[in-house]
Amino acid sequence: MGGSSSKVVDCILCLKGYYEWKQAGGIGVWRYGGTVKITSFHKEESSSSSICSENTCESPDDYESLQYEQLSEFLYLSITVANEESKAAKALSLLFDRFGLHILQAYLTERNGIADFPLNAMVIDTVIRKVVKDFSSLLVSQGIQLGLILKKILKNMSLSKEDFLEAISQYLSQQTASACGDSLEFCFCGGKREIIQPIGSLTTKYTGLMDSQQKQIAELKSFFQATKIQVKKAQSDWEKEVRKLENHIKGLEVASSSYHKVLEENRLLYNQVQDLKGTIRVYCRVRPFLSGQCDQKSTVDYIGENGDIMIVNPYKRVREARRIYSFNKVFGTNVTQREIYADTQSLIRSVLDGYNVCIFAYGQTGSGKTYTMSGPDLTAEETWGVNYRALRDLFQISKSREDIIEYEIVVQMIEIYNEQVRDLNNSQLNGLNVPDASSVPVNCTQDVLDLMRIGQKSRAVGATALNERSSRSHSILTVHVRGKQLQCGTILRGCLHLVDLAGSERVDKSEAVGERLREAQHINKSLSALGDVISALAQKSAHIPYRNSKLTQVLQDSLGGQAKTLMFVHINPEVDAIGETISTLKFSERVGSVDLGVAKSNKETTEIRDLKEEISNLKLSLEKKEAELEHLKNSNITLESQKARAVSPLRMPRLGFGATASTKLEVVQPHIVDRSSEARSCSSSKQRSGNLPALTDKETMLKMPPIVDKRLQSSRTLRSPSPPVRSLSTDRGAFTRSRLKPDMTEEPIRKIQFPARASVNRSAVIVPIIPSVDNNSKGNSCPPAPVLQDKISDVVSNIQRANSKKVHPDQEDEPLKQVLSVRQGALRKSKHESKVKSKNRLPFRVQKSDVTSTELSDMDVGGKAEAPRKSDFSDPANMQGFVVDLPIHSNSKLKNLQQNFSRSSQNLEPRGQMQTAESLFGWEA
Ligand SMILES: Nc1ncnc2c1ncn2[C@@H]1O[C@H](COP(=O)(O)OP(=O)(O)OP(=O)(O)O)[C@@H](O)[C@H]1O
Repeated sequence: MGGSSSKVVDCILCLKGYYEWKQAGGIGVWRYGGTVKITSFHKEESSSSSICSENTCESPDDYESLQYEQLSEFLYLSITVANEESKAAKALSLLFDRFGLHILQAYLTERNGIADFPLNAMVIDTVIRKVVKDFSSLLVSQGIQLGLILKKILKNMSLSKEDFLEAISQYLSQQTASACGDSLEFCFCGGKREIIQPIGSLTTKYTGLMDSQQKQIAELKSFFQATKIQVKKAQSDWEKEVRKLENHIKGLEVASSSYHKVLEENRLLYNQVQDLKGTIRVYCRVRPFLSGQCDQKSTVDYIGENGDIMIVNPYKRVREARRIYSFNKVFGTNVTQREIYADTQSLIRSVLDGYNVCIFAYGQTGSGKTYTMSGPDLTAEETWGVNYRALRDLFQISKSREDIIEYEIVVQMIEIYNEQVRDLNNSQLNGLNVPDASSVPVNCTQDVLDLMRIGQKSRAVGATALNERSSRSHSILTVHVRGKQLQCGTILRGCLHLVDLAGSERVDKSEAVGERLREAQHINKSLSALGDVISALAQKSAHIPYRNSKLTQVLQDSLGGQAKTLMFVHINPEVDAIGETISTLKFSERVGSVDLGVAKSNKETTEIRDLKEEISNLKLSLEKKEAELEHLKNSNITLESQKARAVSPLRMPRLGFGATASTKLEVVQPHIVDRSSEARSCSSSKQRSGNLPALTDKETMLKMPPIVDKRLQSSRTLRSPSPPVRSLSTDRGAFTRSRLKPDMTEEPIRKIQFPARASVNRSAVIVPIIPSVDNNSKGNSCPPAPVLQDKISDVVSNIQRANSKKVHPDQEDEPLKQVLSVRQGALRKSKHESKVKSKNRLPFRVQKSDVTSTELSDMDVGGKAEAPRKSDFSDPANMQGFVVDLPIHSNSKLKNLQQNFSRSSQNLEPRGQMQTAESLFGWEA
């Protein structure tokens, strides 16, 4: 270390000497007494001057390395010294600052003769690396030194390490704060260093800043508090509002539930009003576009909730293009099968309550009738149509009532194809013109489904340009329900017709030819007949043309009777179909305006049944008594007066059917009774009741031989309440029931004695058979006529009392109504008729009791009426064994006949002139 110190001192002295020499303006080589010689930095001397060691330098390179070593050593020693003593270190650093580079530069200038030392990257890098290295080691050693010093200080001051650290941290935080102030100042002055204020002013500024910030913070705090209060207030307000809303919602809920109740009530009331008015309910359904037609324009512009539908006709001018049609309900394209059926449910319940219901689908071909009635897929329950749903409900409701009512349900499926009725449930019968369709008893929905499957398969369908599976027939599914109330024995008879009409079509559009064309013509004809019926009903015409087609005959009970009727009208939204759409809607609106009259329940209590029985017994007694009285009267009439009268077909030989027309005739009370009207209690058509005079109970005193009455009774029990299928085959509607009474002022009519074997065909008109009057009748124990009449009146009033639920005034008369059954259709061109014509044609239609049902159905039911001819009665033998059926026509003379008969029937003891057949039928003229 001693050697080193002397070297350091040497070095310093050398450098000092060189400095002073230089200050004194020394030129050339400065020599120091030691080993170092330094050349002057002047240019002119640089070539000759050099630093060399006198004893060590052999070559310039050696000299250079020696110089460098010496310098390095010098620097190193200086630093080392500085390490040891701070004074020395200070001196060294000063030396380095002041002279380091200069020395280096001087050396290099001397070496290369360059005045300005090129401080290139390499040189600087070398120097800096060296310096960094040296300073690092210096810092390390200083750190060690500092540690030692601190230890000493801590020892001397007896300070704990923690206190010391705290003091240090305080100091550091102070320093940091001032540094922050600096940086803040720097920030405020936009980074311009020159604006930075001295620390004192910085502190004031900082304090001001702090103050303002604190102010801001305070403001913010107060604002926050205010906001907090506001929020709290808003919150409580909200809570209040929420509570209010809750109450309001609760109120709304109550209101909405009561609104729904009211709606439901309204619906019920509406239905009741409909029932009371007896209008046909019309629901309209719009078919959606089929796949591949989605981008087409629809003719349906708007569907209202109140049953309005607006149709736009693109072929008309804007002003006239739109028209609204109103129905009970309109279903849009996205309505499900379930929704379609929902409103129909109440009608199904009615069937089980003894009402007649008819639901039918109408619309042009391809508009979705079959879709609505049957549904597209039988296997998927959600797509089931009205038919299946109705029957399912029918069974469900009947099951739910099984403790109180025992139901029997039978189903018939027929179709009207080309004006022929076909039984769809019995294909063995060639499917043609089956007069009495098979009635199949069913116990559950599955039975019906099976039956329907058979029916669907048998149904006539064909492909047309408008519908690839077009129904070519009207299909009618009829469900007969008979319920017996277990407790009281009351019988309920209901009947449900589910009709899927064939669609109307324009043959040019459907491109029908051949068989298809013939079908289309039949379909269109029957639909136009339906249109005529509807229009006659809407206008309340006296004559309703039911007989113009089989379809209208089938629907007669539903359209004209007191049934509940619902029509689903279908429309196709395509622009192409606008013509058909409009005509369909117009027709349907008219249907909706038809009043059918109050629907009647077919209810028959045991009391009523007993009373009816009593009535019929009394009637029989009365008839006997009447015959007796007449016989007595007849005995007073002279033969001359009888001869003076023209031979009348009504004056039939008394002695049997072998006699000629000139044979003695009996006075007859021509009460021709149709008891079958009683049996068909379920539907009394408007037309019938409308055309005939209303009968009072007293007017309905009947003369009926026991055999007839018995048969009638049996037929009554056999018949279903309103089988339209049968009505078709049996020509039910063909007869107008009436009761003819002879004029009181005229002489009693002579009675024709009809054979006692006259039998009753349930479809034929009842024979006016009058029991023969002989002496034996005198011994009859029957009470006198006035007594019987009184008794009957009593019974009638009993019935009225018993029937406390008066539905319709007609109903009271119903059991007593004995009307003369007359033929409206008259004598026809049928085979059967030509046979009759070929013989001596009878003025009254004669039907054999054993006429086959096929023959009956063959009888034409339309056409014009003909008045009977006198000659028809020329051979009374023709009447033997037949049931007589009077053809009454629109002919006014026949009206007279009715009136006359009606008058005479009021008087049990005929007075005045005897009414002859000539006068009755107008043959006298
Ligand atoms: N509401 C509906 N939703 C979806 N498709 C329907 C709807 N209504 C009808 N269709 C479809 O339209 C086509 C014709 O329907 P549908 O056979 O029921 O008509 P239609 O009126 O009975 O015809 P037609 O009188 O010729 O027998 C069928 O392919 C049917 O699936």
